[in-house]
Amino acid sequence: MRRRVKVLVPLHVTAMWLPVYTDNPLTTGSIGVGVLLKPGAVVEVEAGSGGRGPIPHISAVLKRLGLSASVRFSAPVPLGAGYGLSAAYTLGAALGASALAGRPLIEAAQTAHVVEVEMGTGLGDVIAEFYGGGIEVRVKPGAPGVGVVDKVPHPRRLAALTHVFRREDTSSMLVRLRDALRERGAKLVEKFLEQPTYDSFLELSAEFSRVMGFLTPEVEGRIRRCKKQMHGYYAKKGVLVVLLDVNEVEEVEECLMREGVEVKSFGLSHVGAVVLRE
Ligand SMILES: Nc1ncnc2c1ncn2[C@@H]1O[C@H](COP(=O)(O)OP(=O)(O)OP(=O)(O)O)[C@@H](O)[C@H]1O
Ligand SMILES: CC(C)(CO)[C@@H](O)C(=O)[O-]
Repeated sequence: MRRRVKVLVPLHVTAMWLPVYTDNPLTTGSIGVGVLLKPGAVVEVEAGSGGRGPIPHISAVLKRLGLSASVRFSAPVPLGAGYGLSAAYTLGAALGASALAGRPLIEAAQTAHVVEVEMGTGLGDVIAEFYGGGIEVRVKPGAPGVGVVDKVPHPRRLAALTHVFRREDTSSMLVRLRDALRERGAKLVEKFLEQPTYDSFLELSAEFSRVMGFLTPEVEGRIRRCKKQMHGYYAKKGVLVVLLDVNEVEEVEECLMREGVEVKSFGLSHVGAVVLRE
C-alpha cells in the first residue's frame, strides 16, 4: 500500500453565488460562477495519525471517512479571506487519506462537501475545486457527483492578481447577506446563467460585488489609476480579484504597488484537485 501522497488543490474565489439549502447536505450548495487559481493548496498525507490540521474540518472529514492520517498543509494565501481555503484543505485531506486507503475519490470529495456545508464555511467551493475549469459555473447545486459544473470560455493567456483587504468568517457573512443574496444577488446570478460569457461574467461579477458591499468605493478608488490594462475585477469577502492578460501582469503589479496595493499573481487552474503518489 502507498504510504504517502501529495494533493494539489486549486483555490476558488467565487464571484457570484446563490445559496440553495435543502434538508440534505449532498444536495445543498450554490449556483453561481467563480475563478479557480493556481498555485493553490498543497496537502501532504501520510499513513499514520495526527491529522488535526489548522481547522476543525480535518478531523471531522477523517472521522466521517473512518480513516486516520498524518496531514501537512501549505498555501500561498491566508485562511478566512475568501479563497475557499477551508474547502481546499478539507478536500485535500479527504482525497489524500482515501487515495492511501484505496477508496473512491468521489466519496472523499462528497464527504469534504458535507463537512464544509455542516461547518457553514462553504457551499460551492468543494465542487469547484474538485472539478476545476478555469472560470467555472455551478449550474446545479450540490456535492461532486450531485451538482453540475460548466465552464466559461475565456481569452487565452489569462492571469489573475489578488489582494486581501480584510477577513470575515464565511458563516457570519452568509447570515449577514441572506436577504441581499436571495433578492438582488439571485437576479444577477440568473441573468448571468442566461448568457454565461466572459464579458457578462466581468460585468455582473463587479455588480454583484458592489451590491454585497465587498467592492466599496474605497477599494475601487485605490485601483482606479491602474484600470487601463485590466479586463475587469470583482471582490469576494476580503479578496479583490483582477483579471488581465498574462503580458500585462508586471506592469499592473507595479502600478498597484505604487498605489500601496500589494498583490499576488496566479494562473487559472483548468484542472481540479490532483492526487500525486510520492
Ligand atoms: N487565522 C485564521 N483566520 C481565519 N480563519 C481561520 C484562521 N485560522 C483558522 N481559521 C478557521 O478557518 C476557517 C475559515 O473558513 P472560511 O470559510 O471563513 O474561510 P476560507 O475557506 O478561507 O474562505 P471562503 O470564504 O472562501 O470559504 C474557519 O473554520 C476558521 O475558524
Ligand atoms: C458560500 C461560499 C461563498 C463560501 O466561500 C462559496 O462556497 C460558494 O460560492 O458557494
